[in-house]
Amino acid sequence: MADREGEEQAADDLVGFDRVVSSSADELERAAEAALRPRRLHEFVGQPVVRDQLSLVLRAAMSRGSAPDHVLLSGPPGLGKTTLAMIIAAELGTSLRVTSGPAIQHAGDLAAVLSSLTEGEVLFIDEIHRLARPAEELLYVAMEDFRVDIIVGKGAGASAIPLSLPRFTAVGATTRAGLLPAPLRDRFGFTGHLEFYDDADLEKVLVRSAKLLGIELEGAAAGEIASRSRGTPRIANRLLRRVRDWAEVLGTGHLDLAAARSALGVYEVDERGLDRLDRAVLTALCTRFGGGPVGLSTLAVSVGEEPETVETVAEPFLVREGLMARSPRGRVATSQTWAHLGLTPPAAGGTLFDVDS
Ligand SMILES: Nc1ncnc2c1ncn2[C@@H]1O[C@H](COP(=O)(O)OP(=O)(O)OP(=O)(O)O)[C@@H](O)[C@H]1O
Repeated sequence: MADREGEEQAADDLVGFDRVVSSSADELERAAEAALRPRRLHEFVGQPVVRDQLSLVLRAAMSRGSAPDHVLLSGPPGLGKTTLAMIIAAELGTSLRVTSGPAIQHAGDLAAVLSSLTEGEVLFIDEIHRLARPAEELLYVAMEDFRVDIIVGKGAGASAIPLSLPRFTAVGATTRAGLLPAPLRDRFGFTGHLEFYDDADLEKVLVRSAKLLGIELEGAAAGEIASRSRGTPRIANRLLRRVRDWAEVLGTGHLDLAAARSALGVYEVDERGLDRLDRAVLTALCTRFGGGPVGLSTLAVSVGEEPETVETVAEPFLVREGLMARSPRGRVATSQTWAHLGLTPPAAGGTLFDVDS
């Protein structure tokens, strides 16, 4: 648990690092995002499997006139979990109550939220994997029996007064479904896993966002932005806003391919969506360590970053893209790494470097 929180804290701290390709968002950015969120399921781009399954769950519940099963949404940040939770409430014609694992410090906080729900409401619990254990246990009972036990008194004289709850639908969101305890996972009748988006779907996200923002976006520019967005609508929308800034300040105001390329060049986002940190890590791996294997700490020091930063911010995307591999002896470059950097790999042979992790 401590490690898990440490990692997330490290990732949260990095919001201040101001990466235009970060998949997380701060409060200011979330406000900008609100205007771009699809409101109904038919507006939600991509994720056909989750969308179709969810549509079925909702339609069946509506035709029965009852609240649907609880829904768990998992997947990396920025892929649309919060958006889907809002859509679920909108499709059901009910209101959405929002909380999050870290916001609930004590079981009593959750009891207060639960006991104020009204019939049929949707309760969205973001980062549900970060709920404290007592709150988690309270949630099991609430989800299964629609009841909370209010503890009155302390010690031996304490007693539990059961309080029945209206039928509600819990929607949990997590970036780490694997860390959710099985008893909690099992209480969700439907689990949807969101995948990274392909470029064609990201283009659709961009075209939709441009329309909402009143931007004229050329098809080729949409394609260019999509291909640099790391499979993530949040990043696509952010890059669109940055390209618009560039076009308004330095360009003609028109968002064409040249404007997209120039703007993304200014923000140092390359054609595969790598930014300065990603490239610094890969360049160090190849030029200083002959392509590895090299330990995470050594690699991080060589680019002047904390190991957590490299591990949680740069590495997941680089590994997913096949631009870096993890081996028991450390991080290694792949043939794609050398090609992407335009470097020639050394002739086959051993490595000169020690590995520290
Ligand atoms: N399928 C989609 N179609 C259109 N826009 C989308 C889609 N998915 C996400 N977006 C846009 O991306 C932004 C981020 O989405 P959202 O906040 O739902 O992600 P999330 O998975 O909840 O992220 P986090 O885990 O960081 O909370 C939203 O502003 C939304 O407009």
